[in-house]
Amino acid sequence: NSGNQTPQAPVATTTYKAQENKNTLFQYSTINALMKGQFDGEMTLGELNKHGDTGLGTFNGVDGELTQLDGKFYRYTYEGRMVEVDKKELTPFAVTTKFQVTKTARINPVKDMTALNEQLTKLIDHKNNFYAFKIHGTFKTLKTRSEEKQHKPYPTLPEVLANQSVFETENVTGTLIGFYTPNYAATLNVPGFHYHVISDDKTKGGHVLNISFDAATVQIDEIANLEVNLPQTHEFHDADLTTVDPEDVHKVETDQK
Ligand SMILES: C[C@@H](O)[C@](C)(O)C(=O)O
Ligand SMILES: [Zn+2]
Repeated sequence: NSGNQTPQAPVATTTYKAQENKNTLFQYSTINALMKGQFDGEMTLGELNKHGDTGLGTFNGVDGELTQLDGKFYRYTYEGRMVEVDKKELTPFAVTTKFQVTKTARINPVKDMTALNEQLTKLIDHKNNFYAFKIHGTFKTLKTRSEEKQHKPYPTLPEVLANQSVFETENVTGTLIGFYTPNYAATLNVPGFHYHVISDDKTKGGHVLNISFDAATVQIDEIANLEVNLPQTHEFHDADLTTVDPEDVHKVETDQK
């Protein structure tokens, strides 16, 4: 070494652990915007379908409950009918993912939604990640809701759901689709668990208020990526999305007997 060489710059040795979990939860708009009455979105179901094959949400005007299963979209109507929906329809709020099973588990008999949430919580490895769930089974009891199409000037979501229609059925074989959102993301999506359901014969479903079933197998999809597509409507641009109380979200999402 002639002694006049500049010392080698240290080579970065940190090895960044590659992001192994590529699963992404895609949502259009936010739960706070929906709560405030932002009921007209610009995203078609066809566009949404590019981001996922399994999901839930609603349609413009909050015209019934949206369930997406195997890349097809269904509306559970205010009157309690399940109809497949054309992919040209628009949504003001929807959540979807390309469902990837990261874990399956047997869960014990469930007497109500609280018990289901408790069992699924035990299966959540990382409470700050998002999760999607699929449970195919026969639901001993099933309580769901839907709501009527609204017209401008739109009310708030709680005002719409004060007149929701509620359906109670028994021995329904179908697929429960659920999402878990950490509480820190409560302004974006429904904190905790949010389930929609569709029967195999595509006649029953909707937003799940309560459920019971014997032992079942749950497919779990742990999700470490979130993509939020924000509506570019002037109503969204002008909305004040900071004044929604997560407790009010919880009230409209659960069974207020
Ligand atoms: C239409 C609503 O009931 C929705 C999006 O399903 C929900 O907030 O649960
Ligand atoms: Zn819902």
